[in-house]
Formats: sequence, structure tokens, C-alpha cells
Amino acid sequence: MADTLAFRFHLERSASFTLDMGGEVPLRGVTAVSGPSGSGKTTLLRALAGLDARTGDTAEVRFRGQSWDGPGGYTPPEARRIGFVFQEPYLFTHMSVEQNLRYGAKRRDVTAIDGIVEALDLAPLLPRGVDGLSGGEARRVALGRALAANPQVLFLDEPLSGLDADRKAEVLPYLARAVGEAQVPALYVTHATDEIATLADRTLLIDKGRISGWRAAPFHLIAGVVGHEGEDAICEILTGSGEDAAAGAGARLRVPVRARMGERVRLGVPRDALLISVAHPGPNSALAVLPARIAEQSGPAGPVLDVFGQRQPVATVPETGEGGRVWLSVLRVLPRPERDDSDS
Ligand SMILES: Nc1ncnc2c1ncn2[C@@H]1O[C@H](COP(=O)(O)OP(=O)(O)OP(=O)(O)O)[C@@H](O)[C@H]1O
Repeated sequence: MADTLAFRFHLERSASFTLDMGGEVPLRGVTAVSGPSGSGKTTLLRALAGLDARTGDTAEVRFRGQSWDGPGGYTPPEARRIGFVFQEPYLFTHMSVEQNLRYGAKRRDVTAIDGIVEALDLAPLLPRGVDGLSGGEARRVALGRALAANPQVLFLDEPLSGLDADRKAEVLPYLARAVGEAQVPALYVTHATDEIATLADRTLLIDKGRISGWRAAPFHLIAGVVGHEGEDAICEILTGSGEDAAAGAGARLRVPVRARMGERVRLGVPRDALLISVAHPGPNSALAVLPARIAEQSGPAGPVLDVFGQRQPVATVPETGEGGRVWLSVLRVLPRPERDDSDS
């Protein structure tokens, strides 16, 4: 497949750790890389980037059909055009925020960074020094600098780690927006389920240096922005195809998302914010209570719900039999602007 990052590694790093895996990551949207501490997530990103190569390593990497490493040829790390964002922001402290961004952009036209400044809301920070930035602001600048270099892929290694829950909730919508708008595919190392629910189109699970599985995107609904109320957007759930499509026409939710009128958003629903019941739950604190149907009680990837024609994997469903009607209470959503190729 041409539009993938394909790899195979056998890297012995210590007596107790060998990265031994091969796979293909679609170069579309965000692929989360998740696994226990020490499972090899950072080692995988660095190996894909061509860093820390050692004698005795077996490494083969192909990016969109072009050889980065292996018998097909070698591309040095600096020519791979990877935008790296690490756990620490690593900004240049002797430069202002704007100089940091321009450094990222190097030979690019400065107007080219306008979209990044807007998506990450960096305009008020541009003249400031880096030292006085809050943790959340520094993360936004670090992401902006990586995007300013016009990378062909982003490698984000726990870019929000170390932020408290409030700061993280503040930065996550910007991160989601910037990644969505830049249309740069990303590999995103994280343990955090809220980040995966907001950002990930799929998750690569690794354990002890090996791939332990793939997980599809967590439960989400695609919606269109049809209005605004205060800072929030009013989103109308888009209907898919099939017999349940018509049932959803007009279902709306008010959500805190930075999105323009007419824009498509993906509303990620964390597992603990989704209740499935056989009877209508009655008045509750849900953002929305939606009719749905169990499309598959026990499919190969677990149960599948059909929500207005959008088929979604879920952890468990009540025993009502296949085709059973259920009600879906959505308690919380984590929105991300959606690219037009989302359903391809
Ligand atoms: N250069 C190295 N020399 C020896 N051991 C290494 C080296 N690099 C990584 N390791 C070992 O490889 C294993 C995987 O490390 P890695 O940092 O990739 O894990 P991780 O999944 O990113 O962990 P975390 O979630 O804690 O960041 C660890 O046991 C680590 O000690």
C-alpha cells in the first residue's frame, strides 16, 4: 500500500528488551500508539525517525512507498521531514514565541504560519518570551513550531504529559483543531483515554517490544456545525446510510468545540460517558439521548451499534438480541474538527 508507513524492526536494546515488530500505519488521521510503560513506544518512534541506529539492528522502513531504511535505500533522518513534539516542549528560551515559530518555518514564507497561529490561538503570545509561558501555552507553541516546518508526518510523544487535568482540557481542543486542520498524519504516543477518544482514528497497541493488536477509533459520531451559542457550537448529527439513517435527522447537541459554521466535527464519546439502555432512561443529565440499534451482538471486533446509520464499536451491549432497539445516553463528548476524508 502506498499511503502507509510500513516498517519491520529487530532491535536488541538490552538483555531484557528487544523491539521486534512489523506493521503498516495508514498515513491518514491520527494513529495512537499505546502500551504499558517500557513497552517500546518511544523506541518505535525513534527507530521510525532513523535515530539511535546501531550495528546489528535489522530495520526496514518505507514511507509512501519511498525507502527510508533497508535494502530499498536510506533517507537520513533530517530528510524525512518529521515534525517531532516531545513530552517536554524544548523551546528556545532566548527567543520570543514568534521567533520560535519562525525558526520552525525557517525558509518558509511567514504568512504560511498564519493558519497555525490561528488554529492554536498563538497571536497574543507572539511577542512574549518563552520563560513566562504556562505549561499549556508552551505545549501549544511547541506544536506550532513543529507544524510550521511543514512536516509530512507528525510524531507526538506524550505531548500533554505533565499537565494537570485542567491545563490538559484547555490544550486538547487546540491540539485537535491543529492536527485536524493541518491534514498532516500523526503518530501519537499516549496512555490517556481522553486523548485517544478525542484524537485517534485507530490505536496501535504494543507490549514488551511487540505489537499486541490494533483497536479501531473509540465511539464517535460525525456531526455538522449548524449554529453557535456563546462559546459553544450546536452540532447536528450527520446520518449515514441504511435503514436507520432517517431516524436521526435533526438530533442536535450543544458542545464546547472551536469550529466554524458548516464545519464537520467528530464527537468522541469516552467509554464512561456512554450509557446504553433497553428502556428510555427518562430525564437525565445526558447531552443527548439517541435511539440506536444493535447491529452486531458479538462481531469479530466486539458489539457494534448502529446510530442513525453510523456503525460504531462499543464495549458491551444489553442482551436484547440482534437488531434490538436501545437508547444511547451521551453524557460527555470530546470534539475534534473532522477532515473531509474522514469517511474514506
Ligand atoms: N538505548 C537504550 N539502551 C538500553 N535500553 C533501552 C534503550 N532505549 C530503550 N531501552 C529500554 O527499552 C525499553 C522500552 O523503552 P521505551 O522508552 O521505548 O518505552 P515506552 O513504552 O516509551 O515507555 P514510557 O511509557 O515509560 O515512556 C525500556 O525497557 C528501556 O529501558
